[in-house]
Amino acid sequence: MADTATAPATGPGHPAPVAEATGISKRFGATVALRDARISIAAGESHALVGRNGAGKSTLVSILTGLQQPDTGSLRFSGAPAPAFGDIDAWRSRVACVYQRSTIIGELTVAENLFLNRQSAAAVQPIRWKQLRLRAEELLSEYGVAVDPAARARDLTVEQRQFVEIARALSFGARFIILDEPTAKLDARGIGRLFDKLGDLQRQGVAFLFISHHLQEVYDLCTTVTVYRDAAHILTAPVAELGHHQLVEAMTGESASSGTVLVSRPPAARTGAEELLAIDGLTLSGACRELSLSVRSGEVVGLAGATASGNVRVGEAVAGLHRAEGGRISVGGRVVRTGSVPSALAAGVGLVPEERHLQGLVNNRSVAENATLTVTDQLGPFGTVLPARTRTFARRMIRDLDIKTPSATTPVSALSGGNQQKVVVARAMATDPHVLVAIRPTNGVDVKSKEFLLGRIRQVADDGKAALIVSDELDDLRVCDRVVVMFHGRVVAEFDHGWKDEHVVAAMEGVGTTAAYTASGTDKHGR
Ligand SMILES: Nc1ncnc2c1ncn2[C@@H]1O[C@H](COP(=O)(O)OP(=O)(O)OP(=O)(O)O)[C@@H](O)[C@H]1O
Repeated sequence: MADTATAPATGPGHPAPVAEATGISKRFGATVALRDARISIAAGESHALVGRNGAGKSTLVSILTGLQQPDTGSLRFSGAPAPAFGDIDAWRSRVACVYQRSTIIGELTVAENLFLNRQSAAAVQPIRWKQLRLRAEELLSEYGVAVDPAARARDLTVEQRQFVEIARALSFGARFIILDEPTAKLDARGIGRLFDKLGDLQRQGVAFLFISHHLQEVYDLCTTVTVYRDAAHILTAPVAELGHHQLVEAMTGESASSGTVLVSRPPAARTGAEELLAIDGLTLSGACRELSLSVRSGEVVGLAGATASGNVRVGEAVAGLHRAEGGRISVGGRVVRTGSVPSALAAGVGLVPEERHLQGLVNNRSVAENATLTVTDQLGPFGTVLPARTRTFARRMIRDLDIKTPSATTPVSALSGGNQQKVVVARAMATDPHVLVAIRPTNGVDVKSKEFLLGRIRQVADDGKAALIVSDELDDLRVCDRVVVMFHGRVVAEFDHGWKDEHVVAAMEGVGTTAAYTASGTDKHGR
């Protein structure tokens, strides 16, 4: 495929790229994370970097931000060589990265976060808090960020935190910002506002490197795209010249099949099937009121909703993470004690949690140990765990879920983000659950692996069990037999197979009511 945008002209009228990396190689032990890779981001450009899980994107980000040194290669910012490794202030004035995981400190105020480590001009001078707050106010209003500088950062929404991080980056003088999967935790409205802000900043000359597994976002936001595959640069091209199929082809190295492969079959008649999950009149403080939902054997049900809908809390409650104020949850006819994880586990609930970093993985343990944490009773007699059995079990999962790892004994922290997510899914499936609750299961997972992972969740139901996918991602919802939509703690719509994207999106946004939709996803007038 033609590499049409690799060498932007420089010289009068063509400023040097804000960032340019050439010949970058990086190894971690036997793993080659980057091989002679390159990227060039023009001033004021919105440039996407895409690739499958483990392609080397995060490694490049850590090199571009001065967190890691490449083994080979050179890096320039606006034509000048990169600062010395470790000169944090110099790096900060050239480039900043907004990660999916916030670097904002929850216990501090917004103002304190903005001026962290630079509160006073000289170390001996006392910090002038009032002045700090005023400067913060100025800074936030300069970048149009409507956040109270005195607010505790932990009280901010994900979106507000990202805006504070962007303002902080710009205040260091950086005119190049890397956004590493910034939309992963935002709902549709949040993404819209983030994109508006990025558009404003771009018009002011700020350049972006945007990393996302949502290819539509690449088309919506970026003008140029670079594809990495297996640690190497594959192409750089104007987004407008690259169709969706060509892009996926470049990422996977395989010729793309037509359309999405995430097809859901028309559901078989399930009315007679056993009810495996029954939620009756569930009330969860601050999340839902008298909510009822039923999932039968053989069914995958989607529980959709925007951030404030309460859908995630409902999913977590099924797995025993929240005590209910009222109502009942039963699994396979057995009442689960709400707020008790052991009770949910014993009833046969498997959970893919939303936050893999907090709830999902033990970082310094191996892939094998993490994948088998929930099934240690199957790995040896009398509570012992036989390492050989653990490894065999894990190897099967690595193969089944296509987890890219050098071996089963590799620490899970050495895996790329998307591959860590697969370990979390593997772990939930290891118990052979009666009801699998998967919260945004494909978060951070590349297009190809997404199909695969959702296929595996579908398989759980096809094997006679049930799955509840809690998500606002349309691709996740497409594999479901039914989609139930929540808005502000209540079920507002239900859609059977064959729903239209715009109907589900409208219901998630709170447009339309229960009465407006029938089970077929059309309104009561058949539209
Ligand atoms: N600290 C590390 N130690 C060992 N291996 C590592 C380390 N960091 C990254 N790797 C390996 O380098 C390769 C590239 O990983 P990287 O995180 O850059 O991929 P990625 O493209 O960002 O993937 P994802 O889309 O899943 O986030 C992977 O095989 C990964 O396992």
